[in-house]
Amino acid sequence: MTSRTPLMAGNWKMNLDHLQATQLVQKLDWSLKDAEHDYAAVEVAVLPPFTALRTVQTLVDGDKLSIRYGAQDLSPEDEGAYTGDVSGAFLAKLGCTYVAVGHSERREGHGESDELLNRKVQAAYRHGITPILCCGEGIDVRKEGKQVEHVLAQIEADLVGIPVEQVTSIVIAYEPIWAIGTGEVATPDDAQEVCGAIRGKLAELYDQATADGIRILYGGSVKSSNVAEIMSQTDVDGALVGGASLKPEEFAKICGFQSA
Ligand SMILES: O=C[C@H](O)COP(=O)(O)O
Repeated sequence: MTSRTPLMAGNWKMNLDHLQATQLVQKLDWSLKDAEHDYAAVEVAVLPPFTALRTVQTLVDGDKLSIRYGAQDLSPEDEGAYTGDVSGAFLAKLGCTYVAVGHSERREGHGESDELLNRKVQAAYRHGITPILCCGEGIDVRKEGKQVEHVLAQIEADLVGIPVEQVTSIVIAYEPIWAIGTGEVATPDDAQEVCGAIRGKLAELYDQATADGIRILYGGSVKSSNVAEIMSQTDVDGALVGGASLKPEEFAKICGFQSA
C-alpha cells in the first residue's frame, strides 16, 4: 500500500486577529519543538483567517518554521469585480500551501453548492494551492443511515472535470456535521466507514493507485485524548481540527499522536 504522510491541519475558523495569530504560531512552534516533532513523519498546517495570513507568512518565513499554512476559503474567480472575495492568486502570493473548500460552515451557512465548490477546487489548482475538500453529513442523514451515499455524492460532484494529475495532491476531509464543535466525536468505526468509502469512490473515479495516495482526514471534536484511536483506522490519514487547534499545547499533542 502507498504510504501517506499524515496531515494535522488546524482550522482556526473566525478566531484570532493577526496579533493573536502570531502568538499562537510561536507557541505552537515551541510546543512542537519541546515534543521533538518530526515534520517529515507528520505534516502540520494552520488555516488562519484571511486577515492573519500575512503575519503568519512573515513569521514562518522569517523564523524558517516547518509549520505550513493556508486559507479557509477562496473565490472561484481570479480577479475583478467580486466584492469581498479573495482570489487564489493572492493566496498563492502569500505562500499558502492549502485552502479549505466546502467546509460545512460554508456549504450550510453560505449556501455553497457542489457546482460552486467544483469551481473553487479548480481555482485552487489554477494557482498551485492544494485544496482540502471538506464533506460530511448532517444528523438527519446519519439517522437515516445514508451517510456514505451522501458524502460520495458530494465528492463526485465536487471533483467533476478534475484530472488525475491534479487530484493526486488533493486532501479530503470527512467531517460529520453532528460531530463539529459538539464534543461528540464519531467512533473510529464511523470514521473508517466513510473514509474507506471515499477512497473506494476515488478509485472508481480515477484508479486504485491514485486513490491509495490521497490523504483523507477526519474532523469533528478531535482532541489529544481521542486522536490516537481515530488515527489507527486504515483510511484515516490525519485530522482537521477546529477548537483544539486554538490551544497550542493541545494541538501539538494532537500532532504528535504517533510519538506519544
Ligand atoms: O474544521 C474543523 C472542524 O469543523 C472540526 O471542528 P471541531 O474540532 O471544533 O469540532
